[in-house]
Parts: sequence; structure tokens; C-alpha cells
Amino acid sequence: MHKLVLMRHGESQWNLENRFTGWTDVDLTEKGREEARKAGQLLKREGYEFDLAYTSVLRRAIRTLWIALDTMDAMYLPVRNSWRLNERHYGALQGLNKAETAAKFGEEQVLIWRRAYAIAPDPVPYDDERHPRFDRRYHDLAPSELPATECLKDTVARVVPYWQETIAPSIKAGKRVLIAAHGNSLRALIKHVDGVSDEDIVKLNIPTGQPLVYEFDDELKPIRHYYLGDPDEIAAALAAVAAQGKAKAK
Ligand SMILES: O=C(O)[C@@H](CO)OP(=O)(O)O
Repeated sequence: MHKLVLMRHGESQWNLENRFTGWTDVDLTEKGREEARKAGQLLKREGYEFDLAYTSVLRRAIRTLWIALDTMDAMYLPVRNSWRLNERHYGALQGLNKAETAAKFGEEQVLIWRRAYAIAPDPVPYDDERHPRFDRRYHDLAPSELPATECLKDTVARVVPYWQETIAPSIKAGKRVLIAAHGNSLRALIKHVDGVSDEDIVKLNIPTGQPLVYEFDDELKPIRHYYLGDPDEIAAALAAVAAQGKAKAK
């Protein structure tokens, strides 16, 4: 049996401000750092040890991983960063407040932008300075790989090859793996691993900073999954994520 731990980053500055974030490289808030510390303490208390960690190239996930590893006394672990674990690119919505956007375009439209499986928001314009082609960290990518917007289906299409070619083989080889990533890149991974339908993935949300354990058989078929943290806390955090697209939310 193999165990894999998934962790969404702690609260970021734009989670706090309720803005569409995507590939914008915002940092953790103090609360987000505390969430990462608590996740590390929980993993340590429950006896989790890892051989390898994967994360994105965005600082909110990287710092969450660093803080959790530091708390677990495991800063020596090899860490692999990949843009393929980045948050879903939110296109021209990046930077906009979700509640204000819901007040302007309607909650239904915001729910479509946030959770429709195959509908992407408008792209960031090609000459906009926020376009990823201006960012050094993506210079190795072919222009065809570089998104200017994504729906979850697009995110699945770039997360799954990384899972199949890199992460899954390391788990099969016996490595105990921790992944620190983002709400939608983890939803993309879970959709693939658990075979969640296009309809059901709409309702799946992931709370910040809560370790989610997946157990697999030797063929990497999922057996079960569970959050390690307090169930009431997790239920409240999940409801809060779902409510971010309401017009009256902060
Ligand atoms: O803004 C984002 O990039 C994501 C994660 O914070 O938000 P949402 O849950 O709305 O997809």
C-alpha cells in the first residue's frame, strides 16, 4: 500500500482579499504561514515521513512546503518544482475581486468561470505584462504550452502527464511523496486519480493548508482518502471556499 499526501497552500494575500489569483505569484499571509506550520505539526504528530516533495513554481505553494518541511524537521528532502502543478491560469479575471465580479456579472456567471469544467475566462492579452511569456520562470516552455487562460479541463491536460510520467512512478518505486500545490491543480489531480466525472468535479473544493491523505494499492488504484485535520474545521473551510463567489462575500 502507498500513501500520498496532498496539501493546498495556506491562505494567500489574494485569498484574503478574495481575488482571482491563478498564476499571479502572491505570497502567504501570516495566517497562511500558521496554517502551513499546523499542517507540518499534524503530519509530524501522526508519524508521517516523506522521501520526496513536489510543488509548483509559485511562492504560496513553495513557502507552504518549506514551512511544513521545516516544522517536520525535514528540510533536507529533495523538492521538485514544476509549472505543471501551478494553479489553474485564471486569464483576464486574475486580480479581480470575486464578490465584486459576482455583483457585476451575477453569481451564476462567476460559478461558471470558477467551476465549469470546460469553459475558460477570456485570456490575458498577448501583450499584457501579466502574460506568462514575460516571466523568466517560464522561458523554457514552448509557446504552445504557455497558457493565457485555462478551464479545469486544460489544467487536467497539463497536470496528468506530470502525474503519469514523474510523480506516479516515484510513488510506485516506493517513495513517500508530499505534494504542495493549489486548489485547482489538486482538483485536476484528484479528478484524474479518483475518476471524478466532469459534473461532480464542479462541487469539489479543497481547503487551504489541510493535509489530504490518499491510499493506493500497488497498482496505484485509490483505496480511500481522508483529511488528517479536525472534521468541523475542514467542513467550515470547504463552505468558505464555495462561498467566495457570492456577491456578498468579502
Ligand atoms: O483564485 C484562484 O486562483 C483560485 C484558488 O484560490 O480560486 P477558485 O477557488 O475561485 O478557483
